[in-house]
Amino acid sequence: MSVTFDYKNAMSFMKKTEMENLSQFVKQAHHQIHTHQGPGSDYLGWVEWPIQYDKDEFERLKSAAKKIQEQSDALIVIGIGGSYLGAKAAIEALSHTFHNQMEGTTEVYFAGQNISSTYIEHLLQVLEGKDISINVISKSGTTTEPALAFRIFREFMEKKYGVEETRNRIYVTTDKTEGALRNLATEEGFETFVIPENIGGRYSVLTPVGLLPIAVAGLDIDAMMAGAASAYHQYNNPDMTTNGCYQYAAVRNIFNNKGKSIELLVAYEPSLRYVAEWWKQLFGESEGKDSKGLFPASVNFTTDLHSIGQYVQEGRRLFIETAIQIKKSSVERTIQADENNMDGLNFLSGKTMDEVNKKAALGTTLAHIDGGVPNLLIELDELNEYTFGELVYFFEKACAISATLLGVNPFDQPGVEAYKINMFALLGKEGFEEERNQLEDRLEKISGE
Ligand SMILES: O=P(O)(O)OC[C@H]1O[C@](O)(CO)[C@@H](O)[C@@H]1O
Repeated sequence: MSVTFDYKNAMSFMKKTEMENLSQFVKQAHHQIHTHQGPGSDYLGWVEWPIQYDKDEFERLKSAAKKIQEQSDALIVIGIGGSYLGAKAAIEALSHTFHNQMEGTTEVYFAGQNISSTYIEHLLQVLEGKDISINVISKSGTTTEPALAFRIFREFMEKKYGVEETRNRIYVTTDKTEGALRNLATEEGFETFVIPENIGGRYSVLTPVGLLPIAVAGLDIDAMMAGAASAYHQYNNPDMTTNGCYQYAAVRNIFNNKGKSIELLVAYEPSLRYVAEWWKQLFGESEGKDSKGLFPASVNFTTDLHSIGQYVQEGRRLFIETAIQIKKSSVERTIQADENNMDGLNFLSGKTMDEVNKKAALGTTLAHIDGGVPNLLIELDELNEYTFGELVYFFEKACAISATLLGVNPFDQPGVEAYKINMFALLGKEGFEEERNQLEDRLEKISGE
């Protein structure tokens, strides 16, 4: 087991019996998920995915990644939400911190995750003179942000390469049969990869959605799938006393019921920043509905100990804290003695930076417990493709169990439509006339007040 869960630092804030009382509900949730029942049961394809994924497509995907590496200096990954965050999380966590600046790598850039003209313009400037390929990813095929970015990049590429060669450089990841992007890909003859219909966006990182960009970045996707498969077997166990994934789900539920409103995901490695962003979408879209759910937030320590750390220590007691720790750092750096010791740091000489980081983490945990923040710990032996795959599956399953305990549908996200409807109405999209009139009346009233 290379990913473990430990909640001993939360025990002073809860009772053992609270866990015991939840075990039967956790068993029910397990059964529901493994028999593909319950709310949102059409989206449970991720459960067996690590042991049932399409191996032929997986091999074709690896060939496409190789082709992209050969044909291009840079890959532009166009997508948003679940069609973006998983790949971004993996590449940031597992590649060189300055991947795009390193010799001999295929650079990977992301677009379509915002509507900023400045971002797109600056990206186009960076790409000037480089050979590029595109992987456009959208399950629905109609999401505004990536569709807009795709338009811009297609035009840019057609000017640069002509229509024929552009076709050879566009890779589409979308639904198997439906949607605007599927239709376009069929018409244009783009190479395509499938987002399984029974896997929702935020559960899709281990499908071609995440795997193609991750493979282009030079990472070992075989090891990643092997890690996820190992997690599938480890956590296919309804007994909460031996299932760390389910313990995590249960502890979250206990603190949610006690009135905590925020879960802070804490990492001491900057490379985990986008793992936290991916995790926020996973839990935020799965649980944040019917006026329920812990708000998923994240901090990067020790950086943020010098900013938001004050609030965590002494502000309103809203939080539980879940730290992700990597036991063995991928790089060791020993601190040297300094003859003059002007900074007074010679007491650290001979220690590694990672030892200091770990003591900072321990000191923080103890301080936060004293400050009334229950602390949970997820530990990885090392950070590599295998453990990343395990961690993804750990969180996916914990989230499904946690949302089921909460009594919400873990796999829909109806609330995301609200901003889209307003945006379309304000932009005058056909079919949104009534909403537009209502919004204009409302805006007039506000400005008249
Ligand atoms: O892959 P798509 O269909 O473009 O969706 C992207 C993201 O947008 C959402 O549907 C929300 O609008 C997310 O759930 C999803 O991950």
